[in-house]
Amino acid sequence: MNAHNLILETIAVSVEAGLPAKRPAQATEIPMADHLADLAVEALIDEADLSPKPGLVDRRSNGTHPDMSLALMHASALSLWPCLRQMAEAAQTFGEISQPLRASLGQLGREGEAAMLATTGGVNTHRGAIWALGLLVAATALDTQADASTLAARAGRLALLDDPVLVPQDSHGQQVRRRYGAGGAREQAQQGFPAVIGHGLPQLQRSRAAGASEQHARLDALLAIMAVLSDTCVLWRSGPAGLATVQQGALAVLAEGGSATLAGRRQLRQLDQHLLHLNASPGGAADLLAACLFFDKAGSL
Ligand SMILES: CC(C)(COP(=O)(O)OP(=O)(O)OC[C@H]1O[C@@H](n2cnc3c(N)ncnc32)[C@H](O)[C@@H]1O)[C@@H](O)C(=O)NCCC(=O)NCCS
Ligand SMILES: Nc1ncnc2c1ncn2[C@@H]1O[C@H](COP(=O)(O)OP(=O)(O)OP(=O)(O)O)[C@@H](O)[C@H]1O
Repeated sequence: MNAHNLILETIAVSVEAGLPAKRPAQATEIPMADHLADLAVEALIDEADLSPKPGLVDRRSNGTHPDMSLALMHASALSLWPCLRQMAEAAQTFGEISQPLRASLGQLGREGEAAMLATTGGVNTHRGAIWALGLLVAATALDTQADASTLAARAGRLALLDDPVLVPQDSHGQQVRRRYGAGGAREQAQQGFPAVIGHGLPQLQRSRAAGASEQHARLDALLAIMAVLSDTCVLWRSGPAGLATVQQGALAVLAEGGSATLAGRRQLRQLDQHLLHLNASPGGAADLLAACLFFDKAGSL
């Protein structure tokens, strides 16, 4: 039995015995870096499992991604655990936002991408997620008591530092930035994840408070992010018209009361059909939902 199962079992036994479900002593024995990597991987798996997500890989289908499957997303998420733990450890070692920490994260991020590609046979399942969650895991390891917006701002300061050995790549994001002047994953991080802090997390909390189920609250958080994000995945595949469809479609679901209402679900089905037709996938928003779920889980550290 691993440490996590032991903790869960101990909590379950306390609850059954009518005792307060206090965290047992073993909880403190899990190194913080391991725990943060656990939370980040759990956030990635929760994001992949969440259904029905428009255009994305989920429990129903592979959406607009013929080269992916839910099993591949799970395998990819699990392959990132060592990289995420090392990112947290690097932050603990350097102890502050600094150029050496940024350089170390860049190196670990590239190794994480290589591990992902080796696991998926070359499919880009989580490039944006490694970036966002890597920065957030490192920011959290520097001070686990900080609130979400402080953590996001700290991650933003890390993202603003130059990676000394970054080889400029002509990525889809770069090409879209040149063509449309859109900010992508780098800018979102540098600004302190405004789509998550200003939209995803507040929507998650609002929908829960309104009585939505956890799945509906998470879908609403994804939609709130989609409604404001300049997602370079969408722009790459379907241009500004596709991005407008994504943003307006997401807003339309929320305007009907979100995914927990019948009218909202109708809009969501329509949006999914439009995205399949356009071959557009909100992959950047999916990464940021994982970031949102990481904040939510790390909030109880
Ligand atoms: C900054 C990154 C994401 C590269 O960005 P770029 O836009 O050039 O790449 P690419 O087109 O491959 O897109 C990356 C992914 O980001 C996601 N994304 C797209 N748009 C957005 C957005 N507006 N906001 C957030 N994420 C987005 C998507 O999943 C997309 O696939 C990053 O991969 C990188 O620089 N890696 C180098 C290694 C490194 O420094 N790692 C640090 C780890 S903390
Ligand atoms: N559930 C999900 N389904 C699909 N993509 C996701 C999901 N979760 C996150 N993503 C993100 O979407 C990105 C993949 O999108 P996409 O396949 O459009 O990127 P690409 O490899 O740059 O380009 P393309 O496939 O358009 O040629 C990944 O970086 C990943 O982080």
